[in-house]
Amino acid sequence: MAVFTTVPEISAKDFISRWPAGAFRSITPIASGIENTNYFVDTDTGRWVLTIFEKLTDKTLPFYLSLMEHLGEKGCAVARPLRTKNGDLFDHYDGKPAILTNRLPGEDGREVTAPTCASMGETLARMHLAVQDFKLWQENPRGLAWWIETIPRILPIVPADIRSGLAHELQAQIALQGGEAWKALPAGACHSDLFRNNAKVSDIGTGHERVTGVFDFFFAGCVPFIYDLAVTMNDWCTDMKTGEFIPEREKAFLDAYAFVRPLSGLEKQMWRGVLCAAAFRFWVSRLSDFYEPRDAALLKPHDPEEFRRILVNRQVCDLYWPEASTD
Ligand SMILES: Nc1ncnc2c1ncn2[C@@H]1O[C@H](COP(=O)(O)OP(=O)(O)OP(=O)(O)O)[C@@H](O)[C@H]1O
Ligand SMILES: N[C@@H](CCO)C(=O)O
Repeated sequence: MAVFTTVPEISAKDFISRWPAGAFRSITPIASGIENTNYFVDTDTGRWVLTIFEKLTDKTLPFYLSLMEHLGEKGCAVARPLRTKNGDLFDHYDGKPAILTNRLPGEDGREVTAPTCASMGETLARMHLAVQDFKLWQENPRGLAWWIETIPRILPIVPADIRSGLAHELQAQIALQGGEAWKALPAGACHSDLFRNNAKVSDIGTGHERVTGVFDFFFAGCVPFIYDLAVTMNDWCTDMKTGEFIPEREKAFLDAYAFVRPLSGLEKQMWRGVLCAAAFRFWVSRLSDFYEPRDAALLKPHDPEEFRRILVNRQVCDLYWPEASTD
């Protein structure tokens, strides 16, 4: 259920006329998604996506929307907010912020192959190159500061047998992220939640699958680029039943990424710790969603165990690294 705010046809026609998107034809609810209200909007210029934000506010949106616009201007395959006729990045429906974005072609990226991973790797590297001149800054909303605040709160309510693992990895990450090497990693504004359900893929089943675009930037923040790479690969390249990387996906993803944005010796040295950080982020957020749900109506928690398994695997597994690096 993804329609929390109902937009009747009659108000849609008036509301959509605030954007230079052409003459309104119809509006259709989108059934998936759990955070925001999403509709397809058809006009005489094509199909658009209307998103009405149920939680994000006027204050928090500009970073995310400016990032999407910046990436779009640089030619990256992303959902891009259309500015209103007044030149604004968003308007309001029923008092809630709302945007209109281009509708990305393709299908859900849930079933992936090595070619899909190669395409995602290339797309991600292009996004990382494109933000090098992006001026806005925002801390990772689910980064170390959030873990330090959240873990003491959830520790007494999570199963006893995972408490020491949580506390141990938090200490390891405080040491890692407080160090000079972490701070020296190339960094910038990143999606930071680029799971398969936040991308569209075309040519499925042909062996030449291609990512047509990514969306849902609403956990974006400024992080090391290889942290974003680790978040994305931990989802796209993993066998979720075991937590292990699927070797052909891991290699395809990293080779394609490094071909566009060569990786450095420092990034290689930090890779295992960063993969653990990326796994830990979702273990902690899923535990928090599961054991201290904020709004049961809006949140269907994902399985925290998947990311505990990934973390345990990344702490010790053999890791592939592309041959050529910049130093
Ligand atoms: N720009 C877009 N182009 C095509 N489809 C889109 C676009 N934006 C959203 N969608 C579709 O709408 C669905 C819901 O969007 P999204 O995943 O952002 O929902 P949400 O509720 O905001 O977030 P969550 O991922 O937390 O559930 C997606 O699965 C996708 O199919
Ligand atoms: N992608 C996240 C949900 C949104 O941050 C997860 O699967 O836990």
